[in-house]
Parts: sequence; C-alpha cells; structure tokens
Amino acid sequence: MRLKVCGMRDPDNIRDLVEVVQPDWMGLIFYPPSPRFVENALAESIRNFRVNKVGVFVNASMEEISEKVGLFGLDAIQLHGDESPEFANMLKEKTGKSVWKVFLVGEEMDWEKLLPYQNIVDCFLFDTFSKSHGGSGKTFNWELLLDYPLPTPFMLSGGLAIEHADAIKDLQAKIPQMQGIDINSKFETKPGVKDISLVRKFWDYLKT
Ligand SMILES: O=C(O)c1ccccc1NCC(=O)[C@H](O)[C@H](O)COP(=O)(O)O
Repeated sequence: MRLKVCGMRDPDNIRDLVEVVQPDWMGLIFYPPSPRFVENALAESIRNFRVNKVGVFVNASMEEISEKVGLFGLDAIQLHGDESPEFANMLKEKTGKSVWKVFLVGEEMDWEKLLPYQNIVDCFLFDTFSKSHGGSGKTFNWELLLDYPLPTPFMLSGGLAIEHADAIKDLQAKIPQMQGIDINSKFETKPGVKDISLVRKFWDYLKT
C-alpha cells in the first residue's frame, strides 16, 4: 500500500511530514480556486524536499503544467479535470513524467470512459464527484470499485479518514490494482496544513 498526502503547501508542515511519515508522494495543488492552491513564490522552499511531488491540475494548459514541472521539480502530473487522452499523451511525451488521470465517481461508474487512457497513463485516481473538483471530504460508494476491469493501477481518494482504515485494508485485499490511497482534508488543521501525528497514526496502522 502506498500513501499520497495531498494539498501540502506550508514548508514547515512539509518538513514534518517528510521526516515523520515519509509518504510515497506529496500532492501540490495548482488549481487557483482551491483553498490549497500553491503560489509560485513557494517553489524555492518546496522543490528540494526529498519526497516525490505530484502536481494536481484542473484543465490547465500544456505550458502552465510544463512550467510548474520545472519550477517545483514535479515527479508526476495528476489531471483532475476533463483532460482528453490526447492531451495526457502529449503531456507525457513533452515532460517525460508519470501522468495520473482522475475520474470523479458519482452514483454509478462507466468503466468504458477509462479505456482511451489505459495505455497512456501510469495510474488512475478515483475521487468523489464534486463541483469543486476535489477536496470535498466526501467518500463515494467503494463497492463500485469491485467491478474495476483494467490492469492499470489506481489510487483511492475522496474523504478518506482515520475511521476508514479497516475498510481500506479490506478493499485492498480484494482489489490488487489498488496501489494506494490519497488523503487530504480529513487530516487537516486548516486548508493546506496537515495534522502530522494523525497522519502518522493512520499510516502506521495501515502499512502493517
Ligand atoms: O483538494 C483540493 O482543494 C482540490 C481542489 C481541486 C482539485 C483537486 C483537489 N484535490 C486533489 C486531491 O487529490 C485530493 O486529495 C482529493 O480530491 C481528495 O480530497 P478529500 O476529499 O479532501 O480527501
């Protein structure tokens, strides 16, 4: 099981996260309406942390994403909007980075929508449908994932909280393509700042 802690931006909080939890990835949100938006002014203080950095984008341009990859030293790009398979492919060729495509899950899931992306992206991420695109703090019906038909690995996201630890373990035991989890607002003291001891408690329990 792998861990991505999303919505980080405070350098002291990132330092604590990296030292205490050592997550597999840290997510930086480059979507201006988000309360977790990361300004370019923070690039110098963030880029040298020794943790894999995933940039989260919602319908951003190729130029904007390429600029952030360079400025922040991103290792992966998470496409959290309506980006096409062609766009994902061009981005992968241009940046050489790992590309993740997000699907927002509502009452039902149409797995056919994923097919055009499956030979392009490195990973899918399933988050709860919301008008704000992400960071809703709400879970979706995980039973839908039992029908996931592809070999491509995916991350589970959307409102994950400490009380879900056992259910997450059960789900992963049933679905080998589930490579990890993405946590965010349920571990915050305020938008963009995580409660590191809570993250540690959760992760210490889950990774065993
Ligand atoms: O977190 C945000 O503010 C956000 C806004 C717009 C697009 C994506 C966003 N977050 C990306 C993530 O990967 C979150 O971790 C994911 O949406 C789950 O968040 P939460 O429901 O708070 O656990």
